[in-house]
Amino acid sequence: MSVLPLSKAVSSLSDRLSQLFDHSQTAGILQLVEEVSLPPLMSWLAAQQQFPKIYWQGRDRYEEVAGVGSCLDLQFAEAVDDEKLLQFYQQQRSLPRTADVRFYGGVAFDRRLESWPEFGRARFLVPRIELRRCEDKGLLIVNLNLSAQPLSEQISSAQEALAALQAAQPLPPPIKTDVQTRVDIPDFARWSELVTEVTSPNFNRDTPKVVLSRQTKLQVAQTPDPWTVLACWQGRNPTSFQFGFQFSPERSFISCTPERLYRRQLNELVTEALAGTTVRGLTEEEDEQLAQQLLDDHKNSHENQFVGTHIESELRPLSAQVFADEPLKIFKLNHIQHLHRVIKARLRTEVSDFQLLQALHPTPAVGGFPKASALQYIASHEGYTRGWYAGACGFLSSQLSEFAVAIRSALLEPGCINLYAGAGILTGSDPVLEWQELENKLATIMSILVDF
Ligand SMILES: C=C(O[C@H]1C=CC=C(C(=O)O)[C@@H]1O)C(=O)O
Ligand SMILES: [Mg+2]
Repeated sequence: MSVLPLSKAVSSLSDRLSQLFDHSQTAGILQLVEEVSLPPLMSWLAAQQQFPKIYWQGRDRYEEVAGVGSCLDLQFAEAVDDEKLLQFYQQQRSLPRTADVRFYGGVAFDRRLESWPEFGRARFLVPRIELRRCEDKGLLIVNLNLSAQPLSEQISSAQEALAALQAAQPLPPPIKTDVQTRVDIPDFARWSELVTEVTSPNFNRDTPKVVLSRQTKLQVAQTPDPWTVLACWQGRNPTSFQFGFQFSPERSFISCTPERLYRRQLNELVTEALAGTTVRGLTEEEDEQLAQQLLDDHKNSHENQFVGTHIESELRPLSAQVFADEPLKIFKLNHIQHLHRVIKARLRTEVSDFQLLQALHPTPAVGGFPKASALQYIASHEGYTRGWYAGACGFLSSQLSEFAVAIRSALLEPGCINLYAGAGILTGSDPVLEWQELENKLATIMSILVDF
């Protein structure tokens, strides 16, 4: 295949669609692909006027995806139907291996509870049009859902979507947001009460770890463009995952998170325990000292251990082998550093992504331990709806699936930016220091939005 500029590849795909009327495939997703020389994907996405818009860049930076429109959109607004989800997971794994059909989306933090409008408790879609960069190769992909409509109708919709594509425009320089008010839920007084309760011996005996979190609501004169904000965030923390979902012009959820839930390539699984936090030093020497103190600190190691132990025990029944002997390391971000331990497993062949999501999410890095009582406490005490904050976001395909944990994230709405941060609360947690940890976790996004 010769590599075409995007505009030429779009016409070429449109021509191929016109000649497709007698295609033999009658059900499932039919995928047409052109190799292409890609524009910067975030700039391209910002210029598009079709919704939904999605963006994904994995932490390893092997691949980057921007998608618009949808040919299949599975929404679970009122309740997550486990049967339907399971069916859908099994369908996607049995698709022919020649097509790399991906479902992008997410599952809310606690899918038993009401979630945000448009996002729902879970939502996965196959974009109508995808631009994918895999290593140095660029692809323009069009997806047709032959199970939803006859081929001719899918072809017309796809050609309309191709015709409506806009050329990429350079992103404008970020404008500092004019914040009118800031409200924290819970506020510091309530936070202190909650931390005190969770660390009390009585509570702690049954539920030794709860990850408490806070919603910071910024009332703004003008909501910034999510893709411009995400592009800046990506520049500050390039070794994190970056993703965004904008199902309609009104609402978008963006995240620049360091935390991997899992990556599955056929039966090989990589996951991790990322928990325990300190700040970055101003000099290299101070930075290393802080890292060493973090590794030596009892509360922080314990905080990380809850996550690792839980993941291992959840993975064991699903795996032929679990490799959990990697050393505890440091994961450095722009303003903070975390304790980090990689865990790998060879999955049993019949294990689906549905089972993996159920088993691994939410980990004690965002929920707590034991899971059930920590989730119960969060639901009845935090005072706001987490929605997709700390949810599992990513993509599924038959051969490869990857999910990140949606922390370090923001929900942008008309006139309002909601920021989220949580901290693992356990014996040894101090309300003031944990509150400061929340501030440290917001430092990067705050510096992009507000500070100079
Ligand atoms: C829940 C969050 O962070 C988790 C991940 C890394 C470190 C954490 C901690 O040290 O408390 C948290 O468990 C968040 O950033 O909102
Ligand atoms: Mg912590």
